[in-house]
Amino acid sequence: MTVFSSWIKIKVAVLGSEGVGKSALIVRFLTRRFIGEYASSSECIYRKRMSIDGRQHNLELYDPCSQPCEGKSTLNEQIHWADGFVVIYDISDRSSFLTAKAIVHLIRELHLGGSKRDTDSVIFLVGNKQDLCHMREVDREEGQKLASECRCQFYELSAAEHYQEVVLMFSKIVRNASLGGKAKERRRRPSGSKSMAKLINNVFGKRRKSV
Ligand SMILES: Nc1nc2c(ncn2[C@@H]2O[C@H](COP(=O)(O)OP(=O)(O)OP(=O)(O)O)[C@@H](O)[C@H]2O)c(=O)[nH]1
Repeated sequence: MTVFSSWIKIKVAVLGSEGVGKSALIVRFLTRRFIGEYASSSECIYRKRMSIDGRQHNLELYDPCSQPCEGKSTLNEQIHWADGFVVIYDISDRSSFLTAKAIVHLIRELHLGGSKRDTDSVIFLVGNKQDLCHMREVDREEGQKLASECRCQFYELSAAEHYQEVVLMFSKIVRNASLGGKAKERRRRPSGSKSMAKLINNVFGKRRKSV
């Protein structure tokens, strides 16, 4: 967390395996819309100003790119950069849950071993695509168990069907990161920054796919 005059800067990395809905959740949060297919060939950081509990926050949301791309940051770099983490899996894809589990363990490990204190790391574990519960491969209880073992907050959501819940989840992680974050030094951050204009280009620049 970095404080610039009255603005508090919060950096949140949205992590998870390919196709779990990272971009869909971010786009839902930023634009209210669910976009079936999102064109993105590079990692990027979205910025949003938010007022929470009367305090102004400059949120930076990092959306990684699953494809190989130029200047791609490593997972370790992403973890060192962020104040908070939204780790996503797809409830209809067990392998994505195993990846999320590995990511959560890595965050805990790196934050324990590094300069950040363990209490600084704010992790939200999110089972996305709740609308696909007829194809469910990961029980809600499994997600809850992993979250409580690793001291994460747990959510099951659907980027396709939920808006308020998605906004609440992102608002809560900003609030928690702002209360719990202690690291004030500038850390190396993943390359790539994206404006709302670029986001809109991506949103409208690709054919939609029905879900
Ligand atoms: N049914 C359903 N489909 C979803 C949901 N969220 C995302 N999807 C679909 O899942 C696919 C992948 O979504 P993305 O947002 O591109 O996933 P991602 O994690 O950003 O993917 P990468 O950038 O490739 O890592 C797309 O076809 C989305 O339409 C959801 O809540 N429900």
